[in-house]
Amino acid sequence: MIRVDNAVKSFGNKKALDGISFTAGEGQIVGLLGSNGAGKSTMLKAVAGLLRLDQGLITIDEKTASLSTRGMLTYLPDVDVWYPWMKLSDAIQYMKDMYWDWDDKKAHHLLDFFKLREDSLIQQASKGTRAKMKLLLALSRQAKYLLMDEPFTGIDPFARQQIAQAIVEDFMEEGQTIIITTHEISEVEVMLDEVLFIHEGNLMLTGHVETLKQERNKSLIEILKEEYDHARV
Ligand SMILES: Nc1ncnc2c1ncn2[C@@H]1O[C@H](COP(=O)(O)OP(=O)(O)OP(=O)(O)O)[C@@H](O)[C@H]1O
Repeated sequence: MIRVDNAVKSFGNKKALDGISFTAGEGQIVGLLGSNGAGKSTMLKAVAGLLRLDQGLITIDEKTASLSTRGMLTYLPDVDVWYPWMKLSDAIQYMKDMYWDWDDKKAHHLLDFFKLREDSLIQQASKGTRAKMKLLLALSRQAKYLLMDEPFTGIDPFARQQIAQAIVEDFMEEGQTIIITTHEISEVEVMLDEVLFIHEGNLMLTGHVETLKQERNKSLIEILKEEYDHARV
């Protein structure tokens, strides 16, 4: 279980996280949603052990999040981190060398699913294709925790929902916990169990997606718009 307790992080005068607490349990897909600059990437980096909090505690299976918990999770950043000369096959080899839980069979299944070629140069691929490559590299590990920052950016809207559905049905590991940040809420909500809506570093809303929708008789995007308008008053 991922447990975040009173996470506070400032950059200069800017409070990126202002006392956020939540848990993400086994087998759950949690959507970390909010407007630009809300603090989503900061939260994910802190869970990934890449950023030190000013206050608060994050634990992954009761171990404090730090570089030593990195092996338990896959972190998919919102930026490209590959060398310009790298082909997809080089990136795959790098991941294979780096992580003992790399699953070659799954990687081949994902190559087929995304219709990707191993000999493609990553840098020359279109934005959407690069996003699919990154998803392949993240999903081919059997890590217990998967943190994905804006994984669908650049992927066309026709494919997004299909990919979201396939992650849940075909590519998610048994008992795996996924935290995902996205602005593509309508297409991705099919995959979400829980939602965390943050605004200016504060958690405005948290809950089970289906329960919230039923209680308010609204779509997820309508609920979040309502919360956003309310927060800005
Ligand atoms: N390294 C940094 N140095 C200074 N300020 C930062 C840094 N990282 C984040 N911030 C600031 O912290 C706030 C939260 O940023 P963050 O990237 O977490 O937002 P976000 O919700 O992921 O936004 P977006 O949806 O635009 O990606 C912003 O005001 C941002 O400018």
